[in-house]
This record gives sequence, C-alpha cells and structure tokens, in this order.
Amino acid sequence: MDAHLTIPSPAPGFLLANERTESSFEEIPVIDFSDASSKNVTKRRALADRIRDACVNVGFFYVKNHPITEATIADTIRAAGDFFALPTPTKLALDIHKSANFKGYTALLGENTDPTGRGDLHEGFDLGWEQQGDGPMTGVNVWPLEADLPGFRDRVLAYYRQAVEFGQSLFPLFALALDLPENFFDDKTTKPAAIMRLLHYPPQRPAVDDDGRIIGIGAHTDYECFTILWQDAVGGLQVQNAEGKWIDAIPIPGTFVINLGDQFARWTNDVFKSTVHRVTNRSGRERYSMPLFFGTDYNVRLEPLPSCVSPEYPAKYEVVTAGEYVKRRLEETYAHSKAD
Ligand SMILES: O=C(O)CCC(=O)C(=O)O
Ligand SMILES: [Fe+2]
Repeated sequence: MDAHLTIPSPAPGFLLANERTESSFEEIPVIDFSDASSKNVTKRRALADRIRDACVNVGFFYVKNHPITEATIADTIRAAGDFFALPTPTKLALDIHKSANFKGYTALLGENTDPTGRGDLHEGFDLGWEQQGDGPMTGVNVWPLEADLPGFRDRVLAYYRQAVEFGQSLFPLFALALDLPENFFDDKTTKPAAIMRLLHYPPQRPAVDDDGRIIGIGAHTDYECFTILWQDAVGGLQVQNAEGKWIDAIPIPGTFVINLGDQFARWTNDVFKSTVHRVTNRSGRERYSMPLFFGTDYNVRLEPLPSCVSPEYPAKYEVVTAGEYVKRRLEETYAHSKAD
C-alpha cells in the first residue's frame, strides 16, 4: 500500500496550532516544485510543509520548476494579444453578460472587483471546462469565429490543458499540507471547476484614472480554492499583508504565482489565508496575465475540516456549495455593468 494512504486523520482542532494571527509578511516565498511528483513521500511531505507555511502565513507563493512549457505560455500570450487587438464590436459580440455561465469577453470597466471602485481597467476573456448539466456555471464556452481569429481556440486550449493538469496535481499537495490523505480531494474534484482568464491591462492614464478608484483590478480575494497565475514582466500585482501594507508580487521569470481563494479559506476556517490582492499598471506599458481558478466540483459543500475547528475557534462561515458560492460572487462582480 502506498505510504501516504496510512496517514491518520488529524485530531479535531489540530491545524489550529499553525494559526498565526499576525501574518505581516514582507515578501512572497518562492517554492521549488521539483519534488512535486517524487515517488519519495518524505520529499513530497517536505514540499507540502513549505506549502503549508506559505498558505498559513501569506496565502501566496511562487512556484519554480513547474511543468508548463515556456513555448506554450509564449504562444498563448501572443494569442491573447491577437484577441484583444480585434475590433471592439467583434469582441463585444462575445460579451460575458450574454452568457449564463460567465464565459466570453469583458470590456474595459466591465467588472468592478472592489465595490468601492468605479470599474476595473482591464479587459478579459473567460473560458472553462465545457460541462454539460443544469447546475450553476455549467455550459459551453464562447469563442470568436474561426475566420476572425484563426487558431485562437486551439492555442488557448493547448495552454488550458497543461495548466489544468498542473492544477490537478496540486490538490494532493494541498491535502498533505493539511495533514489529510493525498487523495482527499479526488472525489471532490472529478470535474474540477477550472476557469481561465486572459487579461489585458492598458497603462493607467494618470490624469484620468488616478483618483485611485479605477485601477487594473480592484482589491479582492479570489473565489475558488486556489489560482495559478502567469504574469508577464510588466509588474503591478500587489498583495496585502495583515498590517494593510501592499507587498509587490514582482514578476520572476520562469515562475507561476499561486494564491489561495475563499473556498480554501472556508474549508480551513481561515487557517489557510485567502489574501487580498490588486493590480495597478503604472508602467506605461500594456500588461498581460493569465489566471486559472481551481475549485472543487460545483456540488461539493464547503464545510470546515474538523482539524480547523475547536470550541475556542468555531466555524466562521455558512455552509454553501462551491457552485452557489462562485456564482454569487461573479454576479456581484458583474452587477455594476449589467444592462437591465
Ligand atoms: O492580473 C493579475 O496579476 C491578477 C489577476 C487577478 O487577481 C484575478 O483575475 O483575480
Ligand atoms: Fe485575483
């Protein structure tokens, strides 16, 4: 029998010993993933320990030595550039507001991630698994016509497939980091919610946008379990520590940024941090990024793990399904630009 399956379940409240209330981190750790699929459980555990430390204290970490090829990344970013260079009416034909499951194009200021803001200065293109069924968020993607952008769908899906595989390989590591059997998430991620975005941030125009209420993406937490984010070399992503200070997540070539989202905060009763972040593009250059948001299957209930609850630290969140939760958050984000 594989060694990892013999790990006993942690005692109730066990993980609360890792809780740090004052996570005033000054930098974001870089974690080497060379051992992620090592056959040696001791090596996988050592990696999971570093992941747990980052999840408890920061909620963000960089991954180096990841499995996604640079050629695929470069081609997808070129495809994103081609897409955003399409005429506005062609992009607006794919308007996300027309889609029941939040797929397609978001125009500049079409989202307002921080309710105190006036809209986000980015445009986006969202896609996901083409899941059949009538649950929230299931359904098809919305692609540009092949004649408008030959090859776009195949180029984007080439990245999507690699990134989904990478994301699926992270669930066992997060399980180990939570002292759970590595297969804990297997039956909860049979059709993993994997929403990908291509994002384009034009440079902020100081005179017009700099009342501070229109920035690239307003301060927010992500909605799912974790996000795999590729960012280009322009910079502008910032992460907020417990003192409210913004820490730059500077671009590091050859890495991905991974951050936790609210589903993991709910699973772990906030032992794992879903950390607030934002993007401000004052570089004078166009910025591109690609987040991929990983959640559980949409019918999974977000119940706190027993190891993260105690009489002194009771469950904080109402239990909802992952699908209900994500849909509710997306509706809030797009409400301000929705035509009645
Ligand atoms: O573009 C980035 O670097 C971050 C994007 C982000 O935070 C998001 O889409 O949730
Ligand atoms: Fe985010």
